[in-house]
Amino acid sequence: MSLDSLSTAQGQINLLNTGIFPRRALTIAAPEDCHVQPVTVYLYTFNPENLDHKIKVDFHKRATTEELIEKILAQRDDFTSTNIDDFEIYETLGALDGRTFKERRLDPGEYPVAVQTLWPRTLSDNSNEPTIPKTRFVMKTKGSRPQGPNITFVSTETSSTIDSFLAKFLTQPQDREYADLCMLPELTEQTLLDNLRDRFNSGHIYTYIGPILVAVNPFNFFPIYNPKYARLYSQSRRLGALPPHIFAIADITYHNMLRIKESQCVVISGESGSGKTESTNFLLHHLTTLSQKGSDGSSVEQTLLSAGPVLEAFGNAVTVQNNNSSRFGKFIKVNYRENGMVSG
Ligand SMILES: Nc1ncnc2c1ncn2[C@@H]1O[C@H](COP(=O)(O)OP(=O)(O)OP(=O)(O)O)[C@@H](O)[C@H]1O
Repeated sequence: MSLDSLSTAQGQINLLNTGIFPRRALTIAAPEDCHVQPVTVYLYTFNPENLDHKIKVDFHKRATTEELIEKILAQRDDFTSTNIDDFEIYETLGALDGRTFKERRLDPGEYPVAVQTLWPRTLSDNSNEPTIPKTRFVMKTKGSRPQGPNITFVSTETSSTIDSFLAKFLTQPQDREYADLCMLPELTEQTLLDNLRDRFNSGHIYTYIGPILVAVNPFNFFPIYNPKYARLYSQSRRLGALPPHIFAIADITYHNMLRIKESQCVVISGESGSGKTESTNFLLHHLTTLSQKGSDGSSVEQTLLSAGPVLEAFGNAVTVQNNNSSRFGKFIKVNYRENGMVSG
């Protein structure tokens, strides 16, 4: 099995198209119940001993925080006269000292299931014992302050650029902007460009056209390639389940290859300076992350990632369009073993 990436320097506009063309299946369609996951929410404060304040619900991946509050209120008799606007849900993180907690208020439009997939897994020495997660959701009445001696709460709402960027990334507006251009109610060149511009202005550089990914070069660093995103996308098996991203293309290509046991091909094209080389690097990075599956990675994978800069040293030059312009086309072939590890 192999995965080919073909890079060509063609195109009229400053966009980059990355398409996946699996031979038998476009996507791995997951059954509907795969989109539902258990979500545990503690009421008012985290208290694992008070089982009455621990609520477990089966919740859809694309359902929002607001809907989670609504579901919890509907489940409890003691909340019959309350309003969903009176409550908010926090993502609460335990710190190493066991007493200090950080908390971040979930945006009403945020997807709690997507948020909890980013939490580190808690391992128990004794598999019979239920594990208590260090990160959890707590639902509180608006304006209430955390209680309890020796416990400090620190708001992380503005403290982490990466987390707030991720929160914004996961809650891309679906009414004004279309993450997939195929969903545009009216498809003309103007509506297409307007949609891409609006998305770009809100910081969303990637957009789908069905199974094709369009990337608009931001010429600016966006913190959307860190391990949190890699983890998030490596758990999604369907294109479109998460906002458009180059990692989604890598992920679906890799899993299609493993599933149907046939070579896959990714074609990356665009005009000079549109971001083909950068996208190829992100794609290879995510592919190697997927094949490493938690190990340190074989030397083959390290060699693969290090080959780019060496080739660029020989074959790149400064041009009017691009300070680091590839003066050659690229054909990269990655061979995999049956178990999904890179073999060469
Ligand atoms: N996703 C991205 N995020 C941030 N900056 C980017 C991204 N993609 C590209 N860039 C910026 O754009 C510059 C040009 O990108 P790149 O070299 O990948 O273009 P290219 O399409 O390969 O060009 P050429 O065909 O001339 O080789 C990069 O040096 C980088 O600064």
